[in-house]
Amino acid sequence: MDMDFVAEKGLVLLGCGKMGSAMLQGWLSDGLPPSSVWVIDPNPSDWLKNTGVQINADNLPAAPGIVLIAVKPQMMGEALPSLKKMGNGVTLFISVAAGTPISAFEAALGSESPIIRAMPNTPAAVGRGITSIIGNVHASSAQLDLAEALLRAVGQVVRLESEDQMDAVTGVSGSGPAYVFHMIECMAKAGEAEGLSPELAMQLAQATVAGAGALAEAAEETPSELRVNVTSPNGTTQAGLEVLMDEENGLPDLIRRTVGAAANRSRELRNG
Ligand SMILES: NC(=O)C1=CN([C@@H]2O[C@H](COP(=O)(O)OP(=O)(O)OC[C@H]3O[C@@H](n4cnc5c(N)ncnc54)[C@H](OP(=O)(O)O)[C@@H]3O)[C@@H](O)[C@H]2O)C=CC1
Ligand SMILES: O=C(O)[C@@H]1CCC=N1
Repeated sequence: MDMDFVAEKGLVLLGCGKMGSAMLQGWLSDGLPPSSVWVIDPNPSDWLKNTGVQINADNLPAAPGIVLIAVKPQMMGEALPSLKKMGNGVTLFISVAAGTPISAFEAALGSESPIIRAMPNTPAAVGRGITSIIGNVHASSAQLDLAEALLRAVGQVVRLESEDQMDAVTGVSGSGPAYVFHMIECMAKAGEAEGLSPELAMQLAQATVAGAGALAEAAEETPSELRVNVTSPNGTTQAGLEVLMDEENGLPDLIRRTVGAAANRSRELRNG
């Protein structure tokens, strides 16, 4: 089973906001035909309307290959009943919702339904996402392979050992792009404060984060070694890192609390 299966059997996307659009953008760029995609969303964006996919159409396939659920966890109770008629044991359901456990989908879609819980991130829009997945007992290894093939089209895929890992995963990679975007904003603002124009400061900050990320992935050295390579003894980087790496007020504690707060919110969302 692979992307051809998805193109042949059809993909239904329930909710096409920021995350659904990011993934759909990646799949369409990867060659998934728009005619194979049905989107259910009350307020389709202009971008979506121009993709050629079928939006809020009456001719939904009775047994699509995949239904991807990308509505907010708070909308789940209202949105899931529209999918119940597809809970036929054949269609594979993939949810990207933070917090909502597999058991909630089993309750709404039928306890025999194959369900995969996934946590992607928005760099999927440019094929650079990372998605962690775990299936329920009815998701066969072929269906996990199918989900992995679909999600690999928009970045890396990791298989989890336990659904419990999903809260921490959400805190690190699901929400993580927002932390990095904020880092870019902060670096650009700091550059402005040091006298650069807003445009130049933003260009420097964006390229530095993108370049450092690419190097961290491509290099044989660990991120710690790469950091040391930038840091000349008693030079400029050392002066900066003494502030950033401060044990009490520096980034390590701040990031620990940031990821912890996101993971805790994911745990709270589990209870509705
Ligand atoms: N954004 C991200 O980076 C990530 C998000 N996620 C998960 O993805 C899911 C979607 O998040 P995100 O894309 O950010 O949220 P958005 O609000 O951008 O998207 C949700 C979409 O679902 C639509 N919608 C609301 N009710 C229904 C319904 N009954 N049937 C069909 N569609 C409906 C919304 O329409 P309207 O706006 O009109 O209400 C909206 O377009 C969440 O569960 C989130 O946890 C996971 C990983 C990363
Ligand atoms: O903020 C959220 O709840 C979602 C889940 C991960 C990223 N965005």
